[in-house]
Amino acid sequence: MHTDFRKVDAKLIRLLSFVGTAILSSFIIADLSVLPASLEDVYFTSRLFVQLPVCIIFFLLTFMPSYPKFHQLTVCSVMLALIYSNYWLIIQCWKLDGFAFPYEGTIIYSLFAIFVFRINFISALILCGIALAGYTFLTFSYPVYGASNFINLCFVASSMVVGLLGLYQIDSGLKKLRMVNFKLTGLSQIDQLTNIFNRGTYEIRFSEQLELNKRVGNSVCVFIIDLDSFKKYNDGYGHVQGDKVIKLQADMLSQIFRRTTDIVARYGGEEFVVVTSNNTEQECEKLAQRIIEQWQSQKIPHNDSNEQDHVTCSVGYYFEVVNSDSEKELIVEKADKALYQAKAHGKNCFVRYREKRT
Ligand SMILES: Nc1nc2c(ncn2[C@@H]2O[C@H](COP(=O)(O)OP(=O)(O)OP(=O)(O)O)[C@@H](O)[C@H]2O)c(=O)[nH]1
Repeated sequence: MHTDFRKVDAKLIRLLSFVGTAILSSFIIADLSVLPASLEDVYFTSRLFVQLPVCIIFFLLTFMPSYPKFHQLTVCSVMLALIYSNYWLIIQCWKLDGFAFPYEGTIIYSLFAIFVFRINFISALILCGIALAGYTFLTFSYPVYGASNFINLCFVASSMVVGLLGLYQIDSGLKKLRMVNFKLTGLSQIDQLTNIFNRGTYEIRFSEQLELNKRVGNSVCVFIIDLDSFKKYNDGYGHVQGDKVIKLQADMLSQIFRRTTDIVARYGGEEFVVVTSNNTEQECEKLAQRIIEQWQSQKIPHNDSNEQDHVTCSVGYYFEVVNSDSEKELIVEKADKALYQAKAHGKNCFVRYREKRT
């Protein structure tokens, strides 16, 4: 149910790192059209001997099975290597030829890390902090952009703040969405009165369980439980009290059937269904017996009942060693027939469906 919205998909990261490298490479053409020939050496040193190998290493790292664990650290390190090699290039261009090499790469690398590689807020904060520290050093040590030096620093800093605020907004929005999604999933699977599975969830889980049992040849047992003379109970004690009895039945079933593979669900109204796997026939009989006994020990008054002076239930169940021909609908139909027989035999009892001998 918990899906991490920042789950690292190494394949996607690989593709994005490829796209990033392609964008970076395309800049080479644009850069060379404005760069004086005297600076081509330092330019190629920065691009071909630092940035390109860093991108290739990044691309290769994404093939490592443990890559997702180190995604944050890798992206931050790669981006800082790209950003600082750019700073080095800016300084060299200015020192060698007084050429003001564009500073905007710092912003693009940082925003790429934040919004494309989806690093988390703390990593983004550290990345932006270290990148900005370098740029501040550059600004105050080398007057590369003359009068625009300080404005450029402000521009870099504010772009990073915008990136961080954007990331924060997206993350908190996604967190809220995830929580709502989690609640909605719960609401759609759980019966609101009894807090056990609803019919829809039972249908899905039973189908899955049956398929699993088919593979291993386990047994399956379906119990259908129905409160006796419940219409009269509601009429006599009121619906609110009736709801409490329904809740109690759900709680009692959850106490009896505790295995993680057990499916306890409200089938509808005052009817419940339980699916258990891998029990013996004897165990199933004992379980049915316990369902009946629990009401006998509760002794909740029901003076309008024709059977007992307290609330009771009837149980129909069907046990089958699952094989490839087993069908969910047939299994339930048989358990339902057994319930019908239990009602016909005077209620407050359990009946197992048995195949008629031919
Ligand atoms: N309080 C309450 N009553 C419910 C709920 N769902 C169904 N019921 C009532 O359960 C009663 C079921 O009545 P019937 O199906 O006639 O069955 P019964 O009176 O239990 O008779 P037998 O099953 O033959 O013992 C109806 O009166 C429904 O209104 C619920 O969520 N809360």
